[in-house]
Order: sequence, then C-alpha cells, then structure tokens
Amino acid sequence: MKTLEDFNFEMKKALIRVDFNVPLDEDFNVTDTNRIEAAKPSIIKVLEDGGSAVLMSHLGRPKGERNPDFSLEHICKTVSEVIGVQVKFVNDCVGEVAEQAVANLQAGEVLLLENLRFHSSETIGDATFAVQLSKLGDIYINDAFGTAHRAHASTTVVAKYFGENKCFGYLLAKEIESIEKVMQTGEKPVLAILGGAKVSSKITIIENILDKVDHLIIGGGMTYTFVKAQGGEVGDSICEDDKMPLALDILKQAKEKGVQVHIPVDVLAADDFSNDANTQVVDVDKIPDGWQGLDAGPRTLENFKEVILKSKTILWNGPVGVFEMENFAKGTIGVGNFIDESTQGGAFSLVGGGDSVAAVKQFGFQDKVSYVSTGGGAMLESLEGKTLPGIAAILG
Ligand SMILES: Nc1ncnc2c1ncn2[C@@H]1O[C@H](COP(=O)(O)OP(=O)(O)O)[C@@H](O)[C@H]1O
Ligand SMILES: O=C(OP(=O)(O)O)[C@H](O)COP(=O)(O)O
Repeated sequence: MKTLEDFNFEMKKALIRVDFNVPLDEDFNVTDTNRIEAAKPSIIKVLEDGGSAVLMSHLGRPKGERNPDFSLEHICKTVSEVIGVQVKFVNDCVGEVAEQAVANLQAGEVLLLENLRFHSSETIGDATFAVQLSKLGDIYINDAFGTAHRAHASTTVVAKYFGENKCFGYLLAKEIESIEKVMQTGEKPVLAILGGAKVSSKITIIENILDKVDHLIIGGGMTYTFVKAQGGEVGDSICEDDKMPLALDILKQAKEKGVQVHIPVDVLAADDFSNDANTQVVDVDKIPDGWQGLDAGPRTLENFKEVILKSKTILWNGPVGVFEMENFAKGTIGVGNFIDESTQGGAFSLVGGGDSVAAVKQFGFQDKVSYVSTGGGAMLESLEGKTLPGIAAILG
C-alpha cells in the first residue's frame, strides 16, 4: 500500500482528491470542519517537503451545473484557517484557467479548484475529463475516504493516468487501517454494536460481520423485527414483518458461527412517536398495543455494559434509540459512555457509517472513542465487505 511516505514532494505538484463536502449554514459558513482538519496532515506533508498542493473536491450534488450555492469558494477561507496557509482559489477545476493557476503555483502554496460536480463528466467517470484533471499535478493523492465508494473521474479514473505516481493520503490510510482493525486484525473479543432504524438497511453488514466478530449487539429500531420473529409482542414498534425470516436466519447463522448476539430485554416504550409522549419500561417481548419501543431499557443497558467492557475491539454503527429526542437518548448516551470506559481500558473503538457520527458528535463522544470515521456511505460499504473503487484505483 503506497502512502505519502513513499514520496518526496520537493518541487512537485500534488493533485489531492479531498472530501470537502462539508455542511454549510444559510450564510455559507462551514458548520463542521472535521473533514478539512482530517485532510490537513497530507497537505502539510506535501508543503513541508517543498511541494505545492492542488486540492479538488465536490460539494453537495449540483448535478453537473454551475450553481453558486455549491461553490467551493465559500469554504476557501475556512480551509486557509484550518491549514494555516492562505489558500488560492480558481473558479473551474479543468481547462485553461485551472491549468494556468496550477502553472503559477509556487512551492509551499495551496490551490483549491472549483467544485468537480459542476461538470457532469465527474460523476459519470468520463475519461477525457479525467485526463484534463491529470494535467493538474505530478503525483495523485487520494485522501477522500468519504467519497471512496464513488467511481467518479476524480476518485478512480484519474488514477490510471499517474502510473506509479499515486498514493493514499494519511486520512485514507488511517480509515483503511481502522476498518482492518475491526474486520481482520482486532484483538479479541471483537464486538459490533449495530443500531439504527431498519434491518433492511443493515442486512449485508450483519451478514458480513458475523464472520468477524465474537459478540453482536443489536439495538434501536432493528430490535423489534428480531423480537417479533421469535414470537414476542412488539406493540406499535417499528418492525419489518417481511424481514422476520431473515432475522431468524441471522440468529441461526450467528449460533453456527459462535457469535453471541445480544438483543434488548427491556425497552422504554412510548404511547406516541414524540418527546412528550407518556413512557413506561416494559419487557421487549411484551410491548402493549398502542405503545412503541423508542429506547433501550435499564436492564438492557446493564447487559450492554457488561459486553462492551469486556470487549477489546468495538465497532459502533447506529444509535440504540431515537436519540434525536431528549427523552429517548439515554440508551445511546449510555452506550457511548460504556465505549468510552472500555476505550480508556485499552480497547480500540471505531464509530462510523450513516448517522452514527451525528449521534457521537451531539453527545461529545468524538474524543472519547479511538476513531470516528469521516465517511458515512463509504464506511457502510466497507462494513458490507465491498472494495471501494477509490481504494482499488490506488492499489491497481
Ligand atoms: N426504536 C426506534 N424506533 C424508531 N427509530 C429508531 C429507533 N432507534 C433508533 N432509531 C432511529 O434510527 C435512525 C438512524 O438509523 P440509521 O440511519 O439506520 O443509522 P445509521 O445512520 O447510524 O446507520 C435514527 O434517526 C434513530 O432515531
Ligand atoms: O458526504 C458524503 O457522503 P456521506 O454523507 O455518506 O458521508 C460524501 O461526500 C459523498 O457524497 P455523495 O453521497 O453526494 O457522493
């Protein structure tokens, strides 16, 4: 696996694919700089070697049209502040204007190109567009983990025009290493905590993960499909009846593979999907009609605590309750606290995929776990066992 350490960038121009698809408020201020901070080490390495950096990214989904709302110029100031270098900006990512801006770039300087997705050629992976991009650097670095599951011109196709002169950035390498720690090399016992709303969106992950883990905690909305499939009464809880046979099959597979599955035994049930609803703690398999389970109950949290504290490698994907509502956030906060404790005791903990990161940030757990992934969809696809095209392009 070629990384930045294999190159010296002195007098070289590095074309770096970053994922600066960051959230903006209505005044176009960046509200979360995490992805920019995560790309900083690679950029600094290039500059400290005596090279220059050409940054390319998408922002949002402008669908191949030049739309000022999605201009990367909005984030240029923030990128400068985070990196500590005055970043230059050019209002296109290919063609004469971009090539000229790159030609003018001096050692130690950073140039940010305009949104790649202002060209539809980017998302369709057009080769001519990729060739145009390839003219903008001597060495190609992919550091955009969040976009590594997209086979786009800037994430995959462009790589082949750099021959041996391509590598993983520090962030992408760290993401790959974190996934490998959970899926391959992690110290046992390995635990996966899978929550979220639906079984249907996590099937492939569960099936893939059963070969890698010793313990599996199933929480959140997924719980009720498993409970009902085993004959329990789940009241009005979210439940995918058509996935009940699959839930039973997953439990059977887990047993055959020696994976211990931990499902909630009690829940905080509500008489409405609302923060102001009446609540009661009930056994998970005896939820009355008119009530729905919205959070893990106290006995469940005790069980989860025991498993989390004895695990040495922990993957957390998906909240164990409707954490967006204060009265149903206790379970998710509890799980975060147990992971914190386990991590302090030496466990490796990885959080990623979908909305999980939002929950972790909302409750301030990002500094308490070992690693928080910068990728949502990319992490989910990695956990499904897929080789991401952006990663394959560097290896190939
Ligand atoms: N018991 C529940 N009933 C309904 N929704 C739930 C329940 N527990 C968790 N959820 C919801 O699941 C959503 C996250 O699901 P999902 O997108 O699958 O997770 P992730 O994005 O972490 O992969 C959250 O919005 C949360 O409110
Ligand atoms: O933010 C991203 O994905 P994520 O929300 O799944 O983490 C990436 O920048 C990919 O964006 P895309 O899903 O528009 O290709």
